[in-house]
Amino acid sequence: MRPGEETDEPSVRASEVVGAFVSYYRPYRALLILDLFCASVLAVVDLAFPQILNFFTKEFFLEPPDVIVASLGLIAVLLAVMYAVRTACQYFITSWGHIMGARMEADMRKDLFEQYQRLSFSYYDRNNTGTMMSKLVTDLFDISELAHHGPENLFICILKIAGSFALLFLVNVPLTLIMLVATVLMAAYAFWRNYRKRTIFTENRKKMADINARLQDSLGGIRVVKSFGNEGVEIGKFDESNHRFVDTKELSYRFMGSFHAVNSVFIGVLYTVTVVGGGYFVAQGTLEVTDLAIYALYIGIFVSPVEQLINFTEQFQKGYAGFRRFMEVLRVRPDIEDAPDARDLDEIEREQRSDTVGRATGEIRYDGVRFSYDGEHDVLQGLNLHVPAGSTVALVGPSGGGKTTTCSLLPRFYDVSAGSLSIDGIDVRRVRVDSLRRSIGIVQQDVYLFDGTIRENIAYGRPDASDDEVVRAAVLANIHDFICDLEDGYETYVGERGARLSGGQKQRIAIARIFLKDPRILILDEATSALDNESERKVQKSLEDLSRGRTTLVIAHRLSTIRGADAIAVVENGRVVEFGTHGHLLESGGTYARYYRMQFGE
Ligand SMILES: Nc1ncnc2c1ncn2[C@@H]1O[C@H](COP(=O)(O)OP(=O)(O)OP(=O)(O)O)[C@@H](O)[C@H]1O
Repeated sequence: MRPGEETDEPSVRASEVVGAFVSYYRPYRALLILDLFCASVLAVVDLAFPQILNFFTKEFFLEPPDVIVASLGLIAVLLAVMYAVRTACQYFITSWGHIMGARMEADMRKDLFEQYQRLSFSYYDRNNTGTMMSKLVTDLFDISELAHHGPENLFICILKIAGSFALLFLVNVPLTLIMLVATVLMAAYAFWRNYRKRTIFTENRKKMADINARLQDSLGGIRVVKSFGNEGVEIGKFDESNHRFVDTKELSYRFMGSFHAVNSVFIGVLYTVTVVGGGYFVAQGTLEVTDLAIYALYIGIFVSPVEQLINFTEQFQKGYAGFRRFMEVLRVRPDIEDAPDARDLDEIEREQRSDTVGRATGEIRYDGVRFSYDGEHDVLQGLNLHVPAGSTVALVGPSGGGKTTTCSLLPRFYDVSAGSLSIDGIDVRRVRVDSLRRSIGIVQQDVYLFDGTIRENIAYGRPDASDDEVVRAAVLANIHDFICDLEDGYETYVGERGARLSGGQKQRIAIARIFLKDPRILILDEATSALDNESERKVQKSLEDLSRGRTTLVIAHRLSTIRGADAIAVVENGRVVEFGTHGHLLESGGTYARYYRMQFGE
């Protein structure tokens, strides 16, 4: 999967996009109604002014001068009140209208983030995190503008265009019919070009996502980049994405330029028709000069919403492109979901065995398990494995044999394609995913620490843990003394991904996390293979403490670390080909014995 490429998102119909978009207004109905009310006040005031002028020029200013002067004060007050109301409405639209848009954008961002948290591993296998972040941040940016300005602009425009057309008809019918034809042509052109605009904006989004993906990839792997001295290579790759983005941006600006140019020709035509046609009708004696002046004022009022409408189509296409991409992600159904009748693991076990109070034993059984990542090639080919409750079974075997995959099926990161996988006799697919994952603790070689304090990172194992419990977990993981020696103790910042700590220290913090979580089942995935002897000894001790009394699956390449396991399973080509204790397997002289001799040179 290349950065920026997208895969398995279902396409969404236009009506669904609009329907979903409208649904985000639901919590803000009152704000929207007020916004539209203010917009209509604005439109009415703008339309009223030429009418008022019409009244003054044709009637009021023909009154005797002393009557006019005596009324000017009142007129000033009335006009001031009218414009004060307009200003208040404008203020509401600008402030609260934007606030409504921002809140809707926040709601959408929350929904998208929640969906990202729900999506299964398989989605993350196929999609780039940079692209996903781009959707969360950049794509939703224009949506806020559309959410706010969309209905209000549309409303003001329709009101103003309809109102000014009605008033134009009142002034002169033939001239207005010519205007109508010009306007219809203009609208037809705008709609015709719209589709092209949408594809250009979608392309812009994709290229932006591509840049984010590159950025994420390059900065995330900055240590590797620097260790290879490959800064130049990364800059080259980034430049490529950056140029591709600018190319599509340029295309969109060129397109917008020509689009606006054609529209300004149309507007020029409207004014020309007003002057030439109006002049003709004045000469014919069918139009008064003052009416022509009022007519020109209405054309001004009419042209501004038409321009606004054109800008709106642009805003709409940008927002639509972003919202559509957003919807496509929301429509992805996670591969792993709770079955309708799924239940809590503890709860089922309590019912099944009345003698087991709360805590179950954690026996694991793989029965003829088959699994494939891509639906074509089976990585596991009928794997059978039994791990008695409380025992430790080590998985060994050649690289790519399927050890990690075997372990990933237990917490349902993926589901088996055939066969069954059960804990204490209960198929994991009948268990609620959160309760299943609460029962399993995983320590991997590549520890992920969050950018926060040591205390926060340990407490991640159980967010409601007290400070005392965090300290107890650190003591059990043999990391407490080290933490106490630090200047800021448990409040020490670990840096991004724990960059300020050594591999062994990170590993023991991860182990403390699991002590706090206190799961009944453990998966140790080559947890010590990246450490030097001294760190390995300390971590190994912590791991032994951790696995005491818990059912444990260990993946290890260094066979020295698993000699004490209750049993060893050799996994090859997606099957368990040998199973037994260390001594038993050595005696039988099979694959394990060969590995062992290779590693220890015996
Ligand atoms: N997320 C994935 N998507 C597609 N294929 C995968 C994925 N993870 C692993 N594989 C493939 O599945 C096979 C088994 O991999 P797995 O990681 O389970 O082996 P392993 O025995 O743990 O190997 P190692 O000892 O090298 O870690 C490999 O051929 C690998 O390429």
